[in-house]
Amino acid sequence: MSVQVSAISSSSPSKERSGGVERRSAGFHESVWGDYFLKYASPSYSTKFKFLGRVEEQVEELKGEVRKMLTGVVDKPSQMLHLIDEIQRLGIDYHFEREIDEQLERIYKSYSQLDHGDFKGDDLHMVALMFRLLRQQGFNISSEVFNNFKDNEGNFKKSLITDVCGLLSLYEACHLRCHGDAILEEALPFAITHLESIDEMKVSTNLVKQVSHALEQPLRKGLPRLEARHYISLYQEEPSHHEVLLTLAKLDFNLLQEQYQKEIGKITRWWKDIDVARKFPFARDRIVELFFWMVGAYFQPEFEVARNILTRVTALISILDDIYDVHGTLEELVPYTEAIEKWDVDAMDGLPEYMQALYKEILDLYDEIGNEIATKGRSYRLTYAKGAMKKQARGYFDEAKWFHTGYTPTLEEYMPLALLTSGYEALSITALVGMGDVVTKDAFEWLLGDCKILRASQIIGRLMDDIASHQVR
Ligand SMILES: CC(C)=CCC/C(C)=C/COP(=O)(O)OP(=O)(O)O
Repeated sequence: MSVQVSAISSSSPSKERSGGVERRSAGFHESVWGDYFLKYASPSYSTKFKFLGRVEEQVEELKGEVRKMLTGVVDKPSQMLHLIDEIQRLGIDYHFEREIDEQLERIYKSYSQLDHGDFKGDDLHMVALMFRLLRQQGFNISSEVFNNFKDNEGNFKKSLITDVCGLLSLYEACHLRCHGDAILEEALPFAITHLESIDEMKVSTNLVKQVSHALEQPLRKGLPRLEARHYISLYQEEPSHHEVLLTLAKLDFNLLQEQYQKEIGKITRWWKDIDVARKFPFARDRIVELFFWMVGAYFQPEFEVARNILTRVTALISILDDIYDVHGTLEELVPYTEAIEKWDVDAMDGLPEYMQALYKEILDLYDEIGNEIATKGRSYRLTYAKGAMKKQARGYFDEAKWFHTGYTPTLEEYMPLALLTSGYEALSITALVGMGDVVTKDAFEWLLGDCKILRASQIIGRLMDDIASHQVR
């Protein structure tokens, strides 16, 4: 059962007394960041990078040039696929969503005829690149495009073994496979085996570096900002690199980094004002890590408010989890769960001080969120957000009951509750709260219906978390 296991993060649980009660303690290590990011919240802090020159103006000019490259006439689809791939890997594709979509749609419509002229159906690198970019964009491209790479006996052709570039593209494409893509299920171990044994003397240093990075971290599973940072360095060493793309990628990366520094500065200020280390010494202090997680969820600058809301709500849920998992007694958790259900400041009377402190922070934060979104006619979202928080607390409470009564659930009993307490439903609902008008009521209802993608992420998130917690133990 994850409740106890996960509470024991860095050392074995110990016991301590507080509030006249003997309590368990998880012994979490302190924040590794301390006040490091506070300086970015200071009004006197001046952004170094922006003022080095006319950076934003330069970025706009470069974006214009890249837009021309993406909209200009290219008679070879392979050139366009390469360009889109480079733009995506450099992390600047979010500036050109429309142009990329239009180009890929054009390529999708004509790909059945691409086995002529420039585009060879037997060029593994190109076929795999096309497959990956189209599928990633949501186009219905079949994995049958890879049939061509098998011999008469149904094995992958021997000639592919020395085609490192092709194998690498195949490997990346395999990570976009769906149920039923049997050929890609087979292709993945084939690509891995041969990529692991490439003859480094026969390939460029840059390609060797790309292969070893990809084996550790396939593109599809990477965090966009980290992958962009990694690729910028590799691309720079590529003799055929395009200077405009490289410069834009570097400037844009630095601009975004400055924005994140300011965002985490503001969030750290809020966290410090709560005085987490003093009021909740039993809880994890991981605000920077949580912000980083949310940059992984959406990195684009326009999601600043959404990231801020999601980071702060998750930070409070994290303290809540530590209260239910470790610090709270069952006698305290019963009225606490009822109080959260009521969502009323008067409902906290009689609760222990540390519970009141978190309760107040939760109510204050949601009031602030309510004010922030009210001005934009999005108040209905607050009901969903509060509902998600209440449901999360109920789930934590049910787990705590199992623990305190010494009950070991069956897997059938464990999974539904464990999926709820994975937090992915609360996280997904809250992720929508600060977003723009692309989010409608329907999006919340879709998430709360029988949403397969949410279910899948709950299963992955929960089991990976349980495996990690178990290993630490
Ligand atoms: C997804 C959300 C909302 C996360 C908030 C932070 C959090 C509680 C992470 C899981 O901690 P854990 O490993 O202690 O989890 P559990 O107690 O559920 O096993």
